Amino acid sequence: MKIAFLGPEASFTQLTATQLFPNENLIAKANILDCFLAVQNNEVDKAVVPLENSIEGTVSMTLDYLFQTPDIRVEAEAIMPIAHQLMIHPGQDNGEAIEKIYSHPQALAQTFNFLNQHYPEVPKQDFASTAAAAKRVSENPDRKMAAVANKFAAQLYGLKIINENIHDFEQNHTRFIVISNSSVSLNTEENFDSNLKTSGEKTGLLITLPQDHPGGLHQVLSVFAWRKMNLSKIESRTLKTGLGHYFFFVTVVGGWDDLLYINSVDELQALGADVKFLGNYKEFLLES
Ligand SMILES: O=C(O)C(=O)Cc1ccccc1
Repeated sequence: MKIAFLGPEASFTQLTATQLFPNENLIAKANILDCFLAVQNNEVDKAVVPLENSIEGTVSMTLDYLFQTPDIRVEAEAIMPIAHQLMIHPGQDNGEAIEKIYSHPQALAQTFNFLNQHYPEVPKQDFASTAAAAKRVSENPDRKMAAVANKFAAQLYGLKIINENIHDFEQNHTRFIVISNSSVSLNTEENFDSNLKTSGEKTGLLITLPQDHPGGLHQVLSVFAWRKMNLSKIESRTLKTGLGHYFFFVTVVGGWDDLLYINSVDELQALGADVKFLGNYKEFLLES
């Protein structure tokens, strides 16, 4: 099986993909959109992308492409502890002369207080991923650059860690999702490794409200409330059709075999809402 991931090698996304798919062919992609396109074009069977971080919140690109990509399905979520390290080329002798710090915007946000306190004058620059930033530093031995990435990236790209565990809050976890093309039937034979720890099941939905009216969101939420469906996430994102136009990403805790749960989609549609069912899937708990 071919599995795309936000690369290059030694990204946090690759660490996640390796634990979920230890025996599959992992294919690095330059960004999150390319992971979605590879799934959409059937170039790969699945892809692993980050969805949300406990410090910085949702990865908005991932929510947007879930909404915009037809026939996209979520097959699993995986939660991974995240530890950030600041690294430089070993040819540079210390961190005092650093002129620029590179990383994925999520990683720069998760280490913002640390970097602001210790490197206040150093410009920070967004990069496609943490590992791409580390790779860039390794390819420029003469430049006074640093990257925020994980310790495996430091090892792989031969960099020296100058500040360890610089994430601003000790509890730092990222939730990743496994996506696939829903027009290709789901192969239940190739289920996830039974040795992986799981914390249960959930269901992902994308909901667009009917025409704006007072109590519209309340009406939609009441569909879940009277069925006693427990929501674990609700996030609004812009529809990009004008200011104030949103869709909602909602996750419901538990299985999806109860008739009451299944009927909730019909009721939402009867209320005029647009509903995209992303899947009912397991949430895995990984180790760093
Ligand atoms: O996978 C990576 O390395 C990324 O750049 C995305 C990311 C950034 C920060 C935490 C988890 C994933």
